[in-house]
Amino acid sequence: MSVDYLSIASLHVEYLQRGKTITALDSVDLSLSQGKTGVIIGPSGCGKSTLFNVLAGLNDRYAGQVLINGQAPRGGGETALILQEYGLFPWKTVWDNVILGLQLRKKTPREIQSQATMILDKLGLLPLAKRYPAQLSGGQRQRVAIARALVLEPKLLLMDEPFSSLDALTREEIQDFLLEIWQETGLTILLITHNIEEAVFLGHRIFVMSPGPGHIEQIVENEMAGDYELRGKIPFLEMCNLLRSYLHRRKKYAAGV
Ligand SMILES: Nc1ncnc2c1ncn2[C@@H]1O[C@H](COP(=O)(O)OP(=O)(O)OP(=O)(O)O)[C@@H](O)[C@H]1O
Repeated sequence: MSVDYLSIASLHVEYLQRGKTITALDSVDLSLSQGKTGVIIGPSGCGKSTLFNVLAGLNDRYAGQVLINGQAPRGGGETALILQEYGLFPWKTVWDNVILGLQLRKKTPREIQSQATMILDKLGLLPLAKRYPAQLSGGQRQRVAIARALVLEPKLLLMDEPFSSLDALTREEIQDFLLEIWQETGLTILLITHNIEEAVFLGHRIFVMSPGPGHIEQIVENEMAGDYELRGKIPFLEMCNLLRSYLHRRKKYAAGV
């Protein structure tokens, strides 16, 4: 029996803005087994980033239950967050960006040297270690962001639209790359995307979110996730169309059609 690594029940998050309460998330239930990939897809403003902030331990002002491996989110530790713009420090080299988290965890110089070398090597980044982020392509920058997260050996990887600024070809390469990492490490991954094909390629479980207030409208179980052979084939396209219909239906409701 698989145990839920990530378990969210009746999550409710509000913001207070100039004396007005904005409900960003309401009645959100979500679960993901250890070693599985989940994808969240939904329109702007449906609360995806709010949900990630809670999971990353950056916002503890919520109601409901949120458990990661049986514990409330604390930030750091077993959870790593990769943001849309990668969050790399432009004034630091690839190497210095990658070792930052290890330094913060007070690892010894020897541990830092060996762990960072291993991860950069694995991700094919060693030859780029002395470069600055501005001297890298978008795909390389994304790989550095992944290296920086993986060097801390997380159990849960949260990725907020990680590939949105990449061109289509690089995007597919990095999707493949992420899958390889997932297959190797058995990480639990939760990823936000606006891209339907990406959701079907990467998500064992796809959560379709809706705004007003943000909630999960539909959960799609997807056995095709991670199958390179199926990409672009008829069952894959059918799954994309199913997802598209859910997202479209939501738009129609919102417009009162
Ligand atoms: N700090 C804040 N103060 C007030 N309202 C906020 C705050 N952050 C988010 N909101 C509101 O909460 C709702 C959800 O926002 P959130 O950023 O989580 O959505 P999102 O789905 O990530 O959007 P996008 O896809 O555009 O990034 C929106 O209505 C937004 O305006």
